[in-house]
Amino acid sequence: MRRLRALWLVVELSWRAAPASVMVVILFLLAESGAVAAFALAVRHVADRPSTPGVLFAAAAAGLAKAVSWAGFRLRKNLQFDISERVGVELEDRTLALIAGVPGLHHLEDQSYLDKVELVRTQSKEVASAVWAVADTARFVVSLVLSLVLLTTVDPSLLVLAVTVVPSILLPRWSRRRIRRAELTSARSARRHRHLFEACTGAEAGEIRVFRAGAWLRGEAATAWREETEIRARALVVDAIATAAGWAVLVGGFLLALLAVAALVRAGQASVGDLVLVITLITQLRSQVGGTLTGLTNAARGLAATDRFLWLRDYAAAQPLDTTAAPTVLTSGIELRGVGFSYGDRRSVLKGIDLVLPAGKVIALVGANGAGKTTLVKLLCGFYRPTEGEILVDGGPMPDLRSWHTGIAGVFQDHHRFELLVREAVGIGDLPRIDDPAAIGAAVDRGAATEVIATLPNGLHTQLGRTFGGMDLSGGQWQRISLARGRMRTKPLLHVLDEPAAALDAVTEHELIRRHAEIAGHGNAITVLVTHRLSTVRLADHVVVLDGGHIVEQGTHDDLLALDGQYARRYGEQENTYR
Ligand SMILES: Nc1ncnc2c1ncn2[C@@H]1O[C@H](COP(=O)(O)OP(=O)(O)OP(=O)(O)O)[C@@H](O)[C@H]1O
Repeated sequence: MRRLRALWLVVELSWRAAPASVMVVILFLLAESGAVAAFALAVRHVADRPSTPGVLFAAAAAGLAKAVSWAGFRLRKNLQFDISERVGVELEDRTLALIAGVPGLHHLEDQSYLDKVELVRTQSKEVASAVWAVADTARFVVSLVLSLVLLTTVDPSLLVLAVTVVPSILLPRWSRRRIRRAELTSARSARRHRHLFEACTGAEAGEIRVFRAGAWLRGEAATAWREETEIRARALVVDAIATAAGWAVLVGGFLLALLAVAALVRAGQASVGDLVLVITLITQLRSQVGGTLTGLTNAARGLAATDRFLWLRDYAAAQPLDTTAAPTVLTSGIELRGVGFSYGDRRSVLKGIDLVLPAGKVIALVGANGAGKTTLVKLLCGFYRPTEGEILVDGGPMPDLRSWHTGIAGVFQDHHRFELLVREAVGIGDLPRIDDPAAIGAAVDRGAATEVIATLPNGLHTQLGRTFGGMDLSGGQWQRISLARGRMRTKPLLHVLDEPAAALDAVTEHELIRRHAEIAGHGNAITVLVTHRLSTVRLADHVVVLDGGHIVEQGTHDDLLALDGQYARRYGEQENTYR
C-alpha cells in the first residue's frame, strides 16, 4: 500500500510536470515492449521461407523493430531526463517547505528524524526518476512475457527457462533490502563525516588551526567515513555474490535450452527458423532479465526514497494543529506554571519554573552559562513544549505557533548570517514589508546598524557574505544586521533579546537597551532580555536569576541588591572589575 502511494505520487508529479512528454514516452515504451518479439518473428519468417515475396515485408518489419528499440530509446531517455529534472525541482521545493513548516524545533533533537531527513534531502534524484524505473521494469516484464510465449510455440518445455530466471530476480531483491537497511544504519556516520569535513575546510577553519586540531578532526572524519563505507561495503559484497549466483543458474538454463532445440531440429520436429527464433529470443532474454533486475533495483530504490518523502509529508501533517490565534495585543501577559523541560536526554534543563511576565514590561534573565536562560526563551517562543507544567498567554493556552511566531520580534543567540542583499537580510524580519525601504531604514536605525551600512559600497543593496563574492562583515557588524532585522516588526507581542549585543562593547549594549526600554512597553509588548552584563540589566523592570534550571531570585534590580544574594554578589564583582 505504501509503495502504491509512493508510485501514485511520482506518476502525479511527472504528469503535472510535462503531460505531452509523458504521453510520447508511454507510446515509445509500448512500442519497445513488442519490438523484441516482432524482430524474432520476422527473422524466423526470413529463415524458413527465404524465397517467398513476404521476405521483403519481414525484413522491413525486423528493421522497423530495431529502429524503434535504438532510436526511440535515445529520444525517450532524453524526454524522461527532462521530466525528471522538473520533478526534482518541484520535490526539492516541497521538501524544503515541509522541513521548514514543521512548527517548533523539538523534532530537530530526534536522531531518527534527522537520519531520515538526510536521506530525503540527498535522494531527490531517485524520487524524480522512480516513475521511469517502474515504467522500464514494466516494459522489460512485458517484453520478457512475450518472449516466453513465443518460446512455447517451439516447445512448451522451454518455459523451464522462466524458472531459471527466478533466482536471478529473487536473490538480488533480498540483498537490496539489506543495502537499504545499511543505508539507514550508516546515515548517522555520514552526517558526522560531513560535519567534520566542513569544519576542517570551511571559512571558519582558522580556529581549528589555532587549536592545532586539524589532524585530530581529520582522524575523526576518517573514522566516521570508514564506519559509513564499511557498513555499506559489506551489504554491497553480499549483493554481488547473490547476483552472481542468480546469473549462474540462468546461463545453465540457456545452454540446456539450446541443446534441446538443436535435438528437435535434428529429429525434424522443429524448423531452422525455430532455432533462429530461439537463439534470437534467448540472447534477448538475457538483456530482458538484466533490464528487469536493474529496473527492479532502481524502482525499489526510487520508491523507497519516495516513501521517505511521504513519511516526511505524513510527519508534517501529523503535527498537532493548534487553532487558538495569538491576540493582537497582550492584556495580562505570559505566565509559566510549574514549567520543567528536558531536551530529550532526560536531563532536566529547567525545573519548577513559576514566573509571571506582565504585559508591557522588560524582564531580564540572568545566570551563569548553562543556567537555562536561552532554553526558557525557546519555550516562550514555542520552539519546544514544556515537558512539565504549562505556559499561559493572557490566561489561555499557548496560541497556534504560526500565529504566535508572527507576534515575536527580536534577536536570537544563534542569529543567522543571511548571505543576501543587506536590505533582504534586514527585511526578512518582517516579510510583508521586505520591499519597503522606509520600514527597512527605520529598522536599521533602531538596530544601530546605520554606521555599518554607511561603510558598505552599495549601502542597503550590498551583497553580503563570501559565498557570492559579497562583503564579509565582522562579528559585531553581523550582529548589528541581526539587530536591525529584529526591529522590523514594530508591534510585536514578545520581544526577544537573547544576548543581542554580545559582540558589541558594553557601552553600545547599554545604549541600545536604554533606547529599547524607552519604547519597549508600547502596545503592551513584553521584552525578554538575556545578558551577562549586569549594568544593562538594571534597565529592566524585573530581573530573574536562574541557576541550574531553577529560579533562585527575582525582583527589581534594587530589590535584588537589597537581598544581597547571588545577583548582588555578581553585580558587585562586575562593578569592581570595571572600576
Ligand atoms: N539543543 C540542546 N540539546 C540538548 N541540550 C541542550 C541543548 N541546548 C542547550 N542544552 C543544554 O541545556 C542547558 C541550558 O542551556 P541554555 O542554552 O539554556 O543555557 P544559557 O543559560 O542560555 O547559557 P549561556 O549563558 O551559555 O547562553 C545546558 O546544560 C545545555 O547543555
